[in-house]
Amino acid sequence: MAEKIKNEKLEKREINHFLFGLFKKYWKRQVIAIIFISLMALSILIFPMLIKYTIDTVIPSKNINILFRYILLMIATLFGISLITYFGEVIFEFNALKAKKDIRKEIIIKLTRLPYEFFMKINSGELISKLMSDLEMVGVVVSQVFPIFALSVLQITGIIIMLFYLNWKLALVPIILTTCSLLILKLINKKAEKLSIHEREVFGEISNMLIDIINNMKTIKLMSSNMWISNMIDNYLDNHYKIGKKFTKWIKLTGALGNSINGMITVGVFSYGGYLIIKNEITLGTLIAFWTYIQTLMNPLQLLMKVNTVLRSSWGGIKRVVEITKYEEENIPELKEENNIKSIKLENIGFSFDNKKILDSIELSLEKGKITGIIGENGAGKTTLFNILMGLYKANKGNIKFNDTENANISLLRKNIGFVEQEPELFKNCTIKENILMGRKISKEKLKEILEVTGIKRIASKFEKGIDEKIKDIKLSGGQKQIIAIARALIDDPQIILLDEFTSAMDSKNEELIHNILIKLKEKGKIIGIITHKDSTLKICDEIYEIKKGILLKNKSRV
Ligand SMILES: Nc1ncnc2c1ncn2[C@@H]1O[C@H](COP(=O)(O)OP(=O)(O)OP(=O)(O)O)[C@@H](O)[C@H]1O
Repeated sequence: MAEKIKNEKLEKREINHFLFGLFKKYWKRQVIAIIFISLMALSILIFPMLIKYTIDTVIPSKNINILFRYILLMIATLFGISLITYFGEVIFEFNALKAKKDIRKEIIIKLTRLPYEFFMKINSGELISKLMSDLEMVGVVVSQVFPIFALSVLQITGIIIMLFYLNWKLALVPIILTTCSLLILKLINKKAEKLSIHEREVFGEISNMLIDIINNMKTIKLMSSNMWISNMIDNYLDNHYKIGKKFTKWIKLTGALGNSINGMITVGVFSYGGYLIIKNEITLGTLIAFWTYIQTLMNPLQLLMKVNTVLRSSWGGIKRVVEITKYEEENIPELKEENNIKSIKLENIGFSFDNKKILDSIELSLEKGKITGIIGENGAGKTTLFNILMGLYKANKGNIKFNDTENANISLLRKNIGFVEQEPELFKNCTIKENILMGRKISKEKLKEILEVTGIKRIASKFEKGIDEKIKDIKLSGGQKQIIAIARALIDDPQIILLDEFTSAMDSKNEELIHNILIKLKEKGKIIGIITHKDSTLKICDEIYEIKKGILLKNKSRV
């Protein structure tokens, strides 16, 4: 229990630190906003004093001219307050838009710097909900919580000073009532905060399900599984609905509490204020000014409650964004060029997923001018082995070596390895060409050569804009996507090429074309590793290894 409270406190401190960091980051903009906030806070203090002066001095003087001048002054004050409020709010909103844009960019870039294992622990649905809705929450906090909190605190302080200035005894009435209500509010918040975190988690699960449903639409239709889906989603939605109802009950309590404080304070002030007038301790002007201040006080108090609601309901989202910002980035060492890689060796490599041993004591040497095939049943650990080779997974033990001696670091591995995965993902908003280059600059001749050799030229000729066609505007088959991924892997002319079931979706003509490319690359002295289940692909391998029960053994029978 003590540990849990300690963790919660630590978490709260981290989130506050993150939010304060955002405030500090935009300090110049915030200073301008604070100037406007101060003006807004000050401006509302003038009006009740004008009322007091009108009632106590101007009206009893029975001079129409002075009264008229005071009315004009009050109208001008109201107009000034509206103008300052307008500019203040525009500045807050501009600050928030800028902050939201920057946070989105920062988080997206941060994601690309996280270790690959992070993405293994999380699934895309959760990540999408993280990126989109949670960042929106952070934006809301920047746009509403910071400025409203600062404005409310300033206004409340100013009003309390004025209340004490008018009559200290009468000032105690609203202060005691408000303090009691705030204590009750604190208890309500605790409950609402917990429910908010739970609601976000369930919402994430629903997003994941929706993605699964859309991805599996074909299977759902063919298996007539609509009812199964409907029942399954019903459970999640029911749960979300129940949490939503509970959350609403608690959060709406804060609003109801706000209204009842308002009523209680009005009754208290007029009863005690009336008594003080009867006793000749204050004037009618003072009571009206006092009451106007109290009315003005309601505004920042209700705003503070709104801030509280916003903060509570966005707490879960902000917490998840903070988790991403806290996640340790991948350590990418400086790249030492290595131009003549003759071999890449795995020595005594062991790897586990959540304490489940996947690979053990792996010894493997991929060599220059050789195609090495890796086979093994589904789930044997073939892709895991390649992920270790590419520095995407960190082995629990053992070494990866270049040329027998050099210890290979991540930079060296990634610079020299071209990889093609089983089901390559393409950037749908980018063109075929952009998907191949992925930001690299190469000569026109080199690009032309790759397009011709891999057969992409033939594929692209069927589209109106050729390789400048966006992926989302065309329908590519699985095999065509694999060919684009092969071109992408070869574009940097890597010394090592790893392919994970790269021909699984290809027709025999394309498969033969790619086999021939690989044979040519091998003859040029490239190091090639292939994961495959296909006999036709195994035929081009010089050596074949098999993973069985986590151990890698040479398979002599299939070469
Ligand atoms: N993110 C993960 N978390 C936990 N376990 C995982 C994860 N990814 C893979 N595994 C487990 O690791 C084992 C090896 O998986 P891997 O993908 O390397 O197998 P594979 O030999 O490539 O299989 P296939 O031929 O089906 O592609 C499997 O038992 C799998 O369940």
